[in-house]
Amino acid sequence: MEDGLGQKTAPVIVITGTPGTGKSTTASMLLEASPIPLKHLNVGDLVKQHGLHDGFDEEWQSFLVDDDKVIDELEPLVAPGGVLLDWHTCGIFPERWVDLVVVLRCDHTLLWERLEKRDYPLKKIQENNEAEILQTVLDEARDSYSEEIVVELRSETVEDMESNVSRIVQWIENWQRDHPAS
Ligand SMILES: Nc1ncnc2c1ncn2[C@@H]1O[C@H](COP(=O)(O)OP(=O)(O)O)[C@@H](O)[C@H]1O
Repeated sequence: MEDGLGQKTAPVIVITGTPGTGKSTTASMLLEASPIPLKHLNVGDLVKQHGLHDGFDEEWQSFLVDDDKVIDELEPLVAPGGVLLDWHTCGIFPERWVDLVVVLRCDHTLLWERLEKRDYPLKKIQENNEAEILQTVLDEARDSYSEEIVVELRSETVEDMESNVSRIVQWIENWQRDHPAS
């Protein structure tokens, strides 16, 4: 969505966090609750569907992502605004794209249980569990964007998820108020 001057009329929100912290579930709830239509881009799915990688690592059961291909694919989708970017990493998204970065956090024991249910290999569960303990994604977000746009939110219970969605909706309403259509 752009106005006639090429200005965004809706924000770009990144929802990130260690796998299993609740990004996709929160994103689905947010799409329903948002006061403006948002396009949900699950970047992991796009990597698979559009071959934005250099193959599959059997040992880690994950794709070897080609960052340049991801950026080229996303650029035209993100430029108009009104986008929710959902990925377990965020540092590759250029600062100019992003209006808000939501980092979901979860107790590491709970995270372990969630990932076990996904049948991840043990070393992948361990790697993600350690990343959550070391707050790797939060640090990446803080290193990549100005602190005012990075928000850390706990996502352990359904109540957490509902309150997180409400907070993001409130943020979108404020963004709209601060960016009136010209
Ligand atoms: N805040 C929460 N409360 C209860 N269950 C949650 C919460 N966040 C995530 N889950 C559950 O954890 C699992 C992983 O969530 P998902 O949204 O797929 O995570 P991600 O997209 O970050 O990998 C799902 O079964 C989801 O229902």
